[in-house]
Parts: sequence; structure tokens; C-alpha cells
Amino acid sequence: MTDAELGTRAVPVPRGDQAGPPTAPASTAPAPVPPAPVSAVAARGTAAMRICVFCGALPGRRPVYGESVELLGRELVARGMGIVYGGASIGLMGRLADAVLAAGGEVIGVMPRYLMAFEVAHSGLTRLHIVDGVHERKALMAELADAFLGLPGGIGTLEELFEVWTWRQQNLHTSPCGLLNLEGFYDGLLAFLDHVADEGFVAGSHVRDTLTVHREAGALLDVLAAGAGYVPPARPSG
Ligand SMILES: CC(C)=CCNc1ncnc2c1ncn2[C@@H]1O[C@H](COP(=O)(O)O)[C@@H](O)[C@H]1O
Repeated sequence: MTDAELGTRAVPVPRGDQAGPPTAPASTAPAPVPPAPVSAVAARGTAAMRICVFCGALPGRRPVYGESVELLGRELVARGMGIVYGGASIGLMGRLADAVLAAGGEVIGVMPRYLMAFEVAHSGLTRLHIVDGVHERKALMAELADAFLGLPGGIGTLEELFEVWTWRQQNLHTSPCGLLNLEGFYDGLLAFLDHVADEGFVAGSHVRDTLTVHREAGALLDVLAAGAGYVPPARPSG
């Protein structure tokens, strides 16, 4: 572990054991719509954009998932982007972290203390935060990142993405949310979301306005960058 940060960090969690973003309003009145930031990255005060990535702790059945995640890692670093993620060395999570690190990018892990017992923490991260529980973890991941990205994964991935997407819908943050539909992995979920809209539980345009879905990593990263007001550095020609 290089420059590891081991220890807890105080992160405001709204009420009891309920999850929520760091800035959840205390009042029950509808939250005012915050103005879109000129640049979320500039507001955070660092040069690089950080994307919070949710993905499988398992590798998936087919090699294409791992291969695509490696490609995503290189695409991220080419745009001057780093990642915030769950801190594990296993599955797609570990594959992505390894790819970003190998390309020279920043990788920040945030892991709840109880998961340390499983010895799955990545030992070579730029920084690893160890926090007391899952709610602190999600709040800190959100605080550290400028955008959110879901990749193929299981229940944990879906839960994490849907939570930050819900926060976005309720204007608790304005950071862009994306879903990488690798190999059509999420086609079934997207069809179900159409059904949810058809049945009148959400406006179809709202789904599209608050979650950017793409099959191709580079194109999706460009949309997330634009949504966060981030201008990637010019790439060397040739
Ligand atoms: C008990 C055990 C060995 C767990 C595996 N180790 C893990 N280490 C770190 N983060 C995880 C782990 N499992 C799930 N997560 C979280 O849930 C998501 C993955 O869950 P899933 O595999 O999609 O459902 C990740 O984005 C991560 O934030």
C-alpha cells in the first residue's frame, strides 16, 4: 500500500442507520433545486476529475467483462480521471483498480472495517480509507467524487447506483450518473425502467435526464466529464 491512509474519518450520516448523502436537508419541505455548478471539479479544488465506480466484487462469467473494464481504466486515465471505489482487490473491482494504477491514475478505496476481515482490500492503492460502516462508506465515496458510474455487477452494485441516482433525482446533488451497458448487460433492467415509466411511476424523460446509459466507455466518460464541467487535458498527438 503506497501512501495508505488507514483510520476512520468523520462523515456526517443524516439519521440513525439511514443512508444519505452528506448534504441531506433536515427539513421535510421539498429541497430547493441547487444551481448547476460551473465546474464540480473546480469546486472540489483539485485538477483531476474523480469518478465513483460501482461494480462487481465477482469477475462475471465471461472474460469480456474484465477486458472491457481494463479498457475503461485506460480511457479514464487518458482523460486525467481517477476513481473512487469500494477498495477491493477482487472481481471487476480489483481489475479496474489495477488497470487505472497501471496506467498511472489515482485510485481511492473506501472500505468498511468489517470487510477488512475478509482480506480483500487492495494493497497498492493511492489511498485507502477505512470507515466504520457501509453508510459512512457511501457518504465518503459521494463526497470524494464528481460523478458516479455503474458497471456490470450484482446486488451491491445495483444498490449503490440506485441510491446515488435517487439522490440525484431528489436534487441532493447535481453530479452526473452513468451506466455502462457493457455487452447489453443492463438491457433487461432498462426495459424494466421503461415499464416503470409506462406504468406512470416515473417520467420516461426523467430517467434519461438523470442517468446516462452508453455501451461504449469513452463516449460515456465524455458525457460524465461534460456534466461535471470537466475539460480533459489535451491528448498528445500521434
Ligand atoms: C464478504 C466479501 C468477501 C465481500 C466482497 N468484498 C467486497 N469488498 C469491497 N466492496 C464490496 C465487496 N462486496 C461488495 N462490495 C461493494 O458492493 C459493490 C459490489 O457488490 P456486488 O458484487 O455487485 O454485489 C461494490 O461497488 C462495492 O462497493
